[in-house]
Amino acid sequence: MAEVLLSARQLTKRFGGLAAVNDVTLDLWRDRIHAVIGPNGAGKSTLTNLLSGDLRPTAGQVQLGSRDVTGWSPEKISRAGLGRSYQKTNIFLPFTVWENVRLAAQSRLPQAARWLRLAASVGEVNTRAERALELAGLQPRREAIAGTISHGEQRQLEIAMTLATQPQVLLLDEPLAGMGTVEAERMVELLLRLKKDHAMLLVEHDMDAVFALADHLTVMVNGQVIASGTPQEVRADAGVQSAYLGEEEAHG
Ligand SMILES: Nc1ncnc2c1ncn2[C@@H]1O[C@H](COP(=O)(O)OP(=O)(O)OP(=O)(O)O)[C@@H](O)[C@H]1O
Repeated sequence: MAEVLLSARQLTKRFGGLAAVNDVTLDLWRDRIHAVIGPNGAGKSTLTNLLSGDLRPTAGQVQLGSRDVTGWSPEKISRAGLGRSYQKTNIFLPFTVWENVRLAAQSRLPQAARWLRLAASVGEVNTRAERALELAGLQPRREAIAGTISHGEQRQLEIAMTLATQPQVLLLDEPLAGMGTVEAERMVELLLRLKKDHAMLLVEHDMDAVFALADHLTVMVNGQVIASGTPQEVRADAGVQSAYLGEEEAHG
């Protein structure tokens, strides 16, 4: 039985009269990628924001490991083991790749204890940053200025920065956005490597990547889950075909 590292129960987020996320229940399991797909406006980003604490749910619960983290701040949820990459980049462009990853590794220390623990924790922070750099395949680029590396490498760097906080659960929002074929293939390989020991939520529009990566697939339309299962089950679902996949294919 796969281990559930994050579970969301009956999550709802209303903006005025609009239920952007409507009664969504899902689990993220260790060593598995759970992809969430759906047309523009389906509620995928809102769902990610609810899981990371960037938005408070109108109703429902989020459990991370054994803790109920509903209503916690993003910083507290991050320290509890959830890492997320943002569509909007958090990279400091004038700094080197290594400096960015190291700063991210440091950010995990609680604010109040930071100065006290600084001296003792330098070694620990460096080790964490080294490991994240290696996992993300960025060691050869460690001294490069972040603003000068390719778009694909910047997305790798964002993931390295997320990994530097040592999350057990990873939320990745469109990690392949804007990538060419070669960069996208490299990112797919990276995500497959990261699957080990992590539970991953992947929001992605690139259907080839989704079907190459996902162990479990959830389809959202208008804030609601219309199907959830293995990629094969979802692909065969008539409702999904007419609501989403068929429409994609029809538009090429
Ligand atoms: N802060 C907000 N205030 C009001 N409405 C919002 C807000 N954020 C999102 N929405 C609305 O909620 C719905 C879901 O939006 P969301 O961005 O979560 O969809 P999405 O599936 O991530 O779309 P995309 O694939 O385009 O990123 C949309 O109708 C959107 O306009």
